[in-house]
Amino acid sequence: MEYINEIEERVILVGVQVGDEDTQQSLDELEELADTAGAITAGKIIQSREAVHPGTYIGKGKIEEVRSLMLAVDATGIICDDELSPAQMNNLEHELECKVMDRTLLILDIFAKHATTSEGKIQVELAQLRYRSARLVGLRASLSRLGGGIGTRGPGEKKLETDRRLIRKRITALKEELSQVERHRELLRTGRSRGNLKTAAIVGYTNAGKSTLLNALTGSQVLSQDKLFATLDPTTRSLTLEDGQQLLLTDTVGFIRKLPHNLVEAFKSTLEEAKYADYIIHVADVSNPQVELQMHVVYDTLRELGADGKKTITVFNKQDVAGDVTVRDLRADYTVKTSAKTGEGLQELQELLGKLISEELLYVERVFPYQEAGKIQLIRENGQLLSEEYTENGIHVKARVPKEIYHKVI
Ligand SMILES: Nc1nc2c(ncn2[C@@H]2O[C@H](COP(=O)(O)OP(=O)(O)OP(=O)(O)O)[C@@H](O)[C@H]2O)c(=O)[nH]1
Ligand SMILES: [Mg+2]
Repeated sequence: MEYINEIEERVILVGVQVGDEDTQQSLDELEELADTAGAITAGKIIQSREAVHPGTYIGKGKIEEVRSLMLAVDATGIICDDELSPAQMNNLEHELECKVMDRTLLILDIFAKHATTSEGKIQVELAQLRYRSARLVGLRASLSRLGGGIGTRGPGEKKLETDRRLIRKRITALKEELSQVERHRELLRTGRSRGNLKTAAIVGYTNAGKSTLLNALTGSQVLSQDKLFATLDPTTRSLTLEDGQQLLLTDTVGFIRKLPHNLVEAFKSTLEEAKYADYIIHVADVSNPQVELQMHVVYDTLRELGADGKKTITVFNKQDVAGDVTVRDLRADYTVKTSAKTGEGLQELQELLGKLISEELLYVERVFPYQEAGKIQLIRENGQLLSEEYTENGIHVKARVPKEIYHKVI
């Protein structure tokens, strides 16, 4: 669904540099976010400070600088690179008399635009309402300034509440709806694990190529775009490896630095796909100069979700446009260089996946009496039948089986 902007929003991006953070790069990413949300970046201002100004995010002098730049480039609003406190938002709104937004509002807005399933929509609305309920005064002034645009969009272009009492009611209703969807998702998950199939979650920084990889491996058609957060709803597809083994691959929502807390809370069930997976396929975009930092963000987020410590294959993707870079990932069990676009390395990735599965299988060698041939079928369906030989006493089998069925076949 394409959203049509009624008004062109021209924004100034404002960042505060604390210590040796790379605020310039963070603002470049903020510009991409703004672009995805449909705003034009007309300028960028960074203030170096010991800490963010508690009352106004940036200091007095810098506010003046922002004001004159806005006039000079004809900007309609500002976007701050960190989540503003309710007071900071009010004060800035009061000082600058323009639309004041922050990184969180922008990300929420993009999520609102991209959510397609009912679960995604509920989660986004919940995160938006929680964010709003704490900032009603400043936001209401800010958002009514341009009568629409970024920050006012709800899932499915629903009009978002601005009344605190109604917001609270709506939040309660949404939470109830969400817990129903979560129960459903849990049922799906147990259904899958009953089928004994292993699951790998494809995780990574936003825009790393996760959906493209899923599509390339399984021939599916998940939307992939050169936009941030194209995927909000997890998709699971089955993949049959060359040796006939099957596993399930789940494409997941991407991570980003400073991922809004309210989003993580609301999207918990979606993000937890990684937690319930057996393996992690971590896609890193090595053509991005920020790839090392992005990989850190991914590992930190996985840890927060309780999804760390799993067998991990890191995929160094976009080799076709990577140039001559050496990236290493000491936390991964395996690494592989790929291009989801050209297909380079995908064969090797599949072999590694096969290896991960095999590593967990137990070796069985025995002669099955002919009346127990059914057990061989069980092996064929759940494990790897390495050889079978028909002898006088029965069928001589060498195989590898998952521990769940080991006791049934020996
Ligand atoms: N050159 C090149 N481009 C790639 C490769 N893999 C993905 N892309 C492009 O990178 C962009 C993002 O790809 P997606 O698959 O949507 O990335 P994603 O990780 O699913 O992103 P989100 O769902 O938005 O978090 C698209 O324009 C893809 O065509 C690759 O190996 N090489
Ligand atoms: Mg995607």
